[in-house]
Amino acid sequence: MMSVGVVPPSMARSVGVAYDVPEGVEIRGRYEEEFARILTRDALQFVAELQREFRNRIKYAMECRGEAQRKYNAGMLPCFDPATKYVRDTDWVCAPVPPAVADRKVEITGPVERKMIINALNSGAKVFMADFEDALSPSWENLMKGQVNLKDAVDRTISFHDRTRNRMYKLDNQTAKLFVRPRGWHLQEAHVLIDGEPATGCLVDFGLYFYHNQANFRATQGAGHGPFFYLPKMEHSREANIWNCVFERAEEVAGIPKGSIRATVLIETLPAVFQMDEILYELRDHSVGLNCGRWDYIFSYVKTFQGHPDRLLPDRVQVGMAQHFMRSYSELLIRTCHRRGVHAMGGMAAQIPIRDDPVANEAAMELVRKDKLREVRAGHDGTWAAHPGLIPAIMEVFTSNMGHTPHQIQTMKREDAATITEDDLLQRPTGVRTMEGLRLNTRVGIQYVAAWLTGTGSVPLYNLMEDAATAEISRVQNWQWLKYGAVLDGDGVGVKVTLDLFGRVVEEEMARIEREVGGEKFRSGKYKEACKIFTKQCTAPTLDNFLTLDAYNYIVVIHPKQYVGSTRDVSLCASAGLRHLHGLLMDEKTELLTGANMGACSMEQCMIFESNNLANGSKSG
Ligand SMILES: CC(=O)SCCNC(=O)CCNC(=O)[C@H](O)C(C)(C)COP(=O)(O)OP(=O)(O)OC[C@H]1O[C@@H](n2cnc3c(N)ncnc32)[C@H](O)[C@@H]1OP(=O)(O)O
Ligand SMILES: O=CC(=O)O
Ligand SMILES: [Mg+2]
Repeated sequence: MMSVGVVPPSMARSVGVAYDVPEGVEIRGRYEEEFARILTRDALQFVAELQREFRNRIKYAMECRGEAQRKYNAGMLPCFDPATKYVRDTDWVCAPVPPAVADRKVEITGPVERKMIINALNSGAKVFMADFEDALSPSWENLMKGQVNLKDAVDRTISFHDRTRNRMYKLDNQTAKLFVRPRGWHLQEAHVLIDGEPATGCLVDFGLYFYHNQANFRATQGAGHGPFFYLPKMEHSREANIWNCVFERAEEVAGIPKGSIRATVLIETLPAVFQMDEILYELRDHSVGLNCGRWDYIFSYVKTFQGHPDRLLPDRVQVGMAQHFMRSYSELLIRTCHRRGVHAMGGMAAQIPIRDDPVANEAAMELVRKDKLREVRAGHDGTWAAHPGLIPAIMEVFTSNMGHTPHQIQTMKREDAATITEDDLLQRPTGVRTMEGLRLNTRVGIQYVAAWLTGTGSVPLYNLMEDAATAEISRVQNWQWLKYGAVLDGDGVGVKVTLDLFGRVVEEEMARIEREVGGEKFRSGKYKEACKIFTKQCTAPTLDNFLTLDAYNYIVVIHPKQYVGSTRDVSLCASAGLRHLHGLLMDEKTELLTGANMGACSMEQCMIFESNNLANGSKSG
């Protein structure tokens, strides 16, 4: 096992029941023996060292995001950076692809939930991306159980007993290669304080997983390489540079060769498409490619252009990969990756199997096949599947078009895509905006947030996979249409989106949700809270950066529950809380903060409210 800077036992402080923590680290999440196997002193020391070394650079990178957004709001368009033209124009390649992950034709994704991890690893996919991000609601329980599950998976001791079906789940001999996706840079981990501040969520996810699994992983799965990661939601190569430095530091601490860790970066923000070469260049020793994170990309298009009323999106269902700006993005990504010697991964088709309707199921499968055929013909080396039931069809499309070659890096250079311009990447999507689009966004957004608040980060809704990225599209599209009074086609009659109209739509869609899920589930679920959160964000005067930043405030559960703070703590608490208590959420927030399940308003919750409000860039500060 890896060992880090030695902390004398006398300096250790036990917080709460029994976590044994190094100096400057506090664990405010519930104690559980199996979590303590993960939250060991040395592992926490490793995370704390990463946090201390990189926190200022992360803060700076987040400020730069804000600065760039202010420029876009003032009318500027994202573009290729003249200062890094030499990176784009010169010939260089990334480190060779590790043989263990040369073939990535189908990658299944899913949250770090125990049964799903086993199913995904056994699914027949080449890779399983275990998700702490879009597919996971990052509650303390989910995160810590996820770390326990991943450790058991890498150790190959993972099993699961489904009592209701009396079915035992275990790993097959042949399993998919494991990639792990930590959270994005913007999310903090409220339950882990380092030097009095919430830790950066992705450093907790990465640090704990790497610390416990790197040696075993490299020996058993990576043939000397690994662990493997997916890196989400970056907007600029300076963020890739931070990841590269994190990897180098981790390799140094573990005493493993530089370049052992490998990562695929999701290109899923509009600014990042202009930085693909630069991102690969920063990570050239650690890269295994880029991936088209199409759902967050669409969300980012709206976010980036939040100040541009001339760029309203058509209905969500119409913004597919056939839109010129989406096709240009995927083709330029393929060209960039292959030029630099790494995989160009395709994205997620949102369709999932429809069990009770064979005709609808076949139609959904046909859409998936079409999407995958476009990807493989364009030159992608592999793609994502949301559900094990899709893997045979997707594998068939890829193998029948690629033969048994592991990838198309050398054979599909896509030099023709070198002519793709800024205009291509920014071309306005075409299509219509409809009342049904507004209704569907609202119905889906509310149900997704309701699931997220109760611990589920990916859900089937209306026969599609919904996760944080797809829900974001629903939210920002409603916001954009409301902000600029978009005119919708309502049965041939133009209807302007106003607060009044939206209020009616929310009411009617809530009634529909209640009918669909049934009264009992509706009352016992978190639909009303979700409705308030979603509605507040859709109607906010300025766009919140992320749906999950505000919603995270509702899933933080601090232990021990009662915090006895100083007068200063109490006044900070009060000011942060008060700033948050406004408009629609007033009653709800009070209730949630004082409710039996949440414990009293703690200092840490207030700090998280405060910092998430700042990170959302709208309300306080
Ligand atoms: C935009 C992006 O970031 S995409 C990446 C992030 N999103 C995801 O990863 C979504 C992953 N997919 C899922 O979470 C699920 O497939 C859902 C929520 C969409 C659908 O879930 P369900 O309706 O519960 O699926 P369903 O009931 O058909 O599941 C059947 C079986 O397949 C399993 N299964 C379904 N999806 C997955 C998956 N992605 N990985 C592993 N197993 C899965 C279920 O556990 C279940 O197993 P069982 O028969 O042993 O009990
Ligand atoms: O993470 C993937 C996406 O599409 O978003
Ligand atoms: Mg995403």
